[in-house]
Amino acid sequence: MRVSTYVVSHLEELLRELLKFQYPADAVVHRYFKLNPKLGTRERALLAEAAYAVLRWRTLFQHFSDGMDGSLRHRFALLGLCEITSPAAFDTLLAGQERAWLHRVSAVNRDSLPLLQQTNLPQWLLERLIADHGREVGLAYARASLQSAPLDIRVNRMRAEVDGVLSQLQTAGITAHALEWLPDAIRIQGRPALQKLEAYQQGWFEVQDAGSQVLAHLLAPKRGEMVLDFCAGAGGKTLALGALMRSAGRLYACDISENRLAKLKPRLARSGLSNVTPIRIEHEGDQRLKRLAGKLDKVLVDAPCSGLGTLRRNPDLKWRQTEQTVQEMQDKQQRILAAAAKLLKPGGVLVYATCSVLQAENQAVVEQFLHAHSGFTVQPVTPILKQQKIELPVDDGPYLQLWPQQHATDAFFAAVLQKN
Ligand SMILES: C[S@@+](CC[C@H](N)C(=O)[O-])C[C@H]1O[C@@H](n2cnc3c(N)ncnc32)[C@H](O)[C@@H]1O
Repeated sequence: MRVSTYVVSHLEELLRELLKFQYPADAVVHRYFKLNPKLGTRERALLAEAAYAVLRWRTLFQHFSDGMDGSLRHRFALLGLCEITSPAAFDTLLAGQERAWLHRVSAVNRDSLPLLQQTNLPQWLLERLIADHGREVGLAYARASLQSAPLDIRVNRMRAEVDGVLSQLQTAGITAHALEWLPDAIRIQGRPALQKLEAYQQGWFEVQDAGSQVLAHLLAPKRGEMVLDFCAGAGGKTLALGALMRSAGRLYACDISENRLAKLKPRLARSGLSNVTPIRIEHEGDQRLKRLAGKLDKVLVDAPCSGLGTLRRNPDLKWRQTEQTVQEMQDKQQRILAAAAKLLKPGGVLVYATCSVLQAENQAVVEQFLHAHSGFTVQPVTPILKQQKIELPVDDGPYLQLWPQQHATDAFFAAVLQKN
């Protein structure tokens, strides 16, 4: 594949917006494509992938660009495109010195570089990762987060079976396999446009990371129960919970964001679930929740968080989050967890989950909660996973910690809390 000046200059323009880190990267890319309707499908894919490579490898690319002429954005554009193609892709485009530079930096052994250039994390985050998880695990996560994430789907058992979905995918020329350790999960090869498939439109499956699917299983909702998804967003986990309940019982989907809840609607329509009630709330202490106090069997708190466990998908987050935003998240998480706990009936179970890798948003929140709520105990996750037929190697501790380097999922944390 050859790289053209047209693509390089578009990438420079896209990076001008992305590197301001004002908005989430996916929103910036989406907007750029909307403003440039003449870009073809292949060009869009190339630009998006190269832009994400720049976000992933920013520290290293900065190091490679030191002492070179021209704008940093131009260097980044070349390095981003080279990362997803090869130096040879530029051979007709670049003149001698620049071409030699690209060949030279591409050959650098990255493992021999200082840690900040190897991991491409900001210093504060690298230090926190190592302090929280130890050097081996912290660095393994940092390295794994430089890869792109696989594409997983969850088969909606209200509408289809795993074999049926696999055969539809095969007919469409899509390579995929069932994840043997997780019921109803399929991993897709590459990034085909799944939304166009009839099977998707008929609600046979939803796109959902395997780790996110595990969290729904951890709550283990049953038919006929009263269940509430406190931070439902666009409903990824709500739909998984509803399917596990076989649409029997009641499932409330709450969120403060009207926009996100609106995205749940078409998904619900496709899903065939009839037991879901979306509730838009102003904040965690909203009056609309008061009538449910003490009535629920199960509550999921998929808390708003830094998202630092999803760096494979959202590499911009490592540059957009700071120690201060993490602190603000922690305060919010504590308030939400305390409010959600009030909804449980005696014996009820709450799962507190995040896609963060920082103890401040995970263990610290749970431990502060337990300190203030002596009527709650932590339930170990291993027996629950076993009961749910999830064969996943997890640490013996009371909490669930999923890692891309160990489980090939996003990094998720979860704690199961029971009201005595
Ligand atoms: C991690 S996302 C949820 C993702 C969703 N559960 C899913 O599986 O697709 C966190 C959600 O919390 C919502 N949120 C933020 N503050 C909240 C609050 N005080 N009460 C309820 N939801 C809140 C956000 O709008 C966001 O949708």
